[in-house]
Amino acid sequence: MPAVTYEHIKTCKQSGARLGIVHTPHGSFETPMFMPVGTKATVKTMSPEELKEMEAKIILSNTYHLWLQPGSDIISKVGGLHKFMNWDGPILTDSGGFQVFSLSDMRKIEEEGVHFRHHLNGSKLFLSPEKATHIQNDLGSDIMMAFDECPPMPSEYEYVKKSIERTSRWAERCLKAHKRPEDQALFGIIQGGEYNDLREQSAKDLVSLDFPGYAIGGLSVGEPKPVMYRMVEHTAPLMPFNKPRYLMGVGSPDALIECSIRGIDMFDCVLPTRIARNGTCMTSQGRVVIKNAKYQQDLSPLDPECDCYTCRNYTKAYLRHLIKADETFGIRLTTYHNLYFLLKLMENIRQAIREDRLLDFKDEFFEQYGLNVD
Ligand SMILES: CNc1nc2c(CC[C@H]3O[C@@H](OC)[C@H](O)[C@@H]3O)c3nc(N)[nH]c(=O)c3cc2[nH]1
Ligand SMILES: [Zn+2]
Repeated sequence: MPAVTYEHIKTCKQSGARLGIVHTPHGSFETPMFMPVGTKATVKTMSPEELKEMEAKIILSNTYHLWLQPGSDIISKVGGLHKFMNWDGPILTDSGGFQVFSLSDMRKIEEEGVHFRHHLNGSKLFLSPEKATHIQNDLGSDIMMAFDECPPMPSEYEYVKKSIERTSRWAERCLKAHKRPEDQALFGIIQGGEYNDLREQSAKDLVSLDFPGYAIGGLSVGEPKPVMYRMVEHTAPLMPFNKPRYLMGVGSPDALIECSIRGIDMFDCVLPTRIARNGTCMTSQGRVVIKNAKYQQDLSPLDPECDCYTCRNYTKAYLRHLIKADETFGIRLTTYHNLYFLLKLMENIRQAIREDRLLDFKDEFFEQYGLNVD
């Protein structure tokens, strides 16, 4: 029995989106689901209790960052990431592939792996499929990601072709290096840029390796949304129906709806936590930039339609004050609300699938949220 399994519940008759349940050693969660990002073993400023309170089910952490600091050996010695961060629900760790290509320059990609410099102190580092897999074994995450190359968008066809062929070889090496497949599920990552035939090749290679779940990588890296949607639309049907489908790095409310419609089950994105830190909030009336002077004496809640802790207890005027005064409590309140907003959006998407009306829900949401959907 694989460590992680997907249970299909139903397909929305109106949109083709699917409702499911992902079962992991640390609990199950309904899909489509948003996963708050806790790159360095914390979802910034949130406690595990607050994440549970807002009904977050699974969170992300990151191999690259935890390997560098505090070191995956330290985390392994204290009993793994769940104990270390006091989170007893499912954890997904990314493989570090993305960070190597996005955070550090001076890198050299070879068949064996990637040589690069520490993004802070410049020291020489090397990550291979085996190393990235063993780090995640040390962390003890429920879902581990294969070590991959995420090429920039756009990239030349020939470059992407060579890259996906190497990423497929790396994926096989990760499977061979994986120490505990009965406890931790290793997901393959489908690449291929914006080229349909390379997406098909990558999917075919990885599906033949029989991973317990799959991600679509190489997207949400600056390409226009219509390109992202087109690639998801082309790639999702290539992924096994009875295994989880995870779209990496997505996303904004509109993208979560659009890609749920296109058959995606799992999403992660730093957006809600990142924009919260400068006081930008996602609300049912669209984006609210709380520092705006017009909120100086506004005693209404951040979002009148939201019943989260922030919206039930504080005013826009107070939030604006805290953010402008650089008070930590301010970004805690905006972070709490943004995560709650996306988690509630996913529950509304799941409910719309149950009622076979996700396309109607999409129209209603865009109508109310406004077109500044980013
Ligand atoms: C934002 N757009 C985006 N994120 C992406 C990530 C996760 C970033 C990881 O890095 C951190 O977020 C920036 C989090 O820890 C996250 O898990 C990806 N990871 C891998 N391994 N391969 C990809 O092709 C990939 C593509 C992405 N596109
Ligand atoms: Zn709220």
